[in-house]
Amino acid sequence: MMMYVEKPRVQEYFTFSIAWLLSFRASELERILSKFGQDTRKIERSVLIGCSDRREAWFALDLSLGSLCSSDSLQKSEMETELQGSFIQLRKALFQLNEKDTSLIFTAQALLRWHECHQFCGKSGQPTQKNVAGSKRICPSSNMIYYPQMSPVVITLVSDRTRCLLARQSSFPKGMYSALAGFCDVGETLEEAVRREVAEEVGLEVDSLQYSASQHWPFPNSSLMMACHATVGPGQTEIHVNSQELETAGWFSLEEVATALKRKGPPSNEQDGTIPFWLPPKAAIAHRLIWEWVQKQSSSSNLA
Ligand SMILES: NC(=O)c1ccc[n+]([C@@H]2O[C@H](COP(=O)([O-])OP(=O)(O)OC[C@H]3O[C@@H](n4cnc5c(N)ncnc54)[C@H](O)[C@@H]3O)[C@@H](O)[C@H]2O)c1
Ligand SMILES: [Mg+2]
Repeated sequence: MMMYVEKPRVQEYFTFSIAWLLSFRASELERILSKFGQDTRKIERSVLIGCSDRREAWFALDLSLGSLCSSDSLQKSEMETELQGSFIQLRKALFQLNEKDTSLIFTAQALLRWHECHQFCGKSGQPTQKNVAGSKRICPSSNMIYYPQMSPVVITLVSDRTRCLLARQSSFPKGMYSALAGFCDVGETLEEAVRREVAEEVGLEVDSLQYSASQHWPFPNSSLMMACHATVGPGQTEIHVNSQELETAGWFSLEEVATALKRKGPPSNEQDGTIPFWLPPKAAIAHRLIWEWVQKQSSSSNLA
């Protein structure tokens, strides 16, 4: 993916599951597209993702390097040389990016993916057209207007007041644990979704819950993550892991979680080949929930 702008012109550049954050002026971008045999009119497919402090608009454009990365690694390395950068998996890049760049990349990934999947009108079956900013698509035939969608998702850190509950899905990187997450059903409130997801995934009944913060998350599609802390009642801590949703879940002490929070990214294997458990990067709202819990527990244990 990549981007261009109105005035002055600046671009950012990405690929799909691979991110490469660079800025270019439009003329430079045209030169690069031509050099790599791509149609320069592609620039019109770019989407507005933000602007700089100097009020330069930033657009993202999909370079469609997905196929290039698998079938033409030579061209990929040539492009890396040309642009003096390197490709990195977007999820891996989360360990290196600052907050501002993460937000730009998340917006770009979500918007570009949405446009790619909404090329046709669901009513008329005719092609839809993107507006210049990329904030909507219009069907000239039915006059339907389509706006980028986000799915509401709840993410909950459950505590029994001394320990917190962390879980992993089989798709997570080895050793990584996170808070419980789940898509909201149509018609549900945030509170209902939290209670249902916690009951469905680990068989626990939420006693009380408190909203913390929200985050836009572009994987696998655009979601609005709403993060909450929840507690379970005393003696209501027996976990029944739903093996269709989770690989495992368990209660972790303050000491264990505080130690894991200090690990920056996937740790290396222990001598016996096991991986110490680790937590999502700062860019993920799960990290914030866990950090908040550690702060709260630490201050209450200091007071005791
Ligand atoms: N940012 C973070 O810190 C963080 C942490 C954990 C999970 N997440 C995200 O939360 C999201 C939800 O977590 P989950 O996978 O446990 O959800 P989940 O427990 O609801 O289970 C996923 C399943 O829900 C179904 N589903 C229902 N509505 C859906 C929709 N709108 N889009 C996609 N699938 C839908 C699908 O069958 C899917 O396989 C994931 O996208 C994940 O990437 C983010
Ligand atoms: Mg889930």
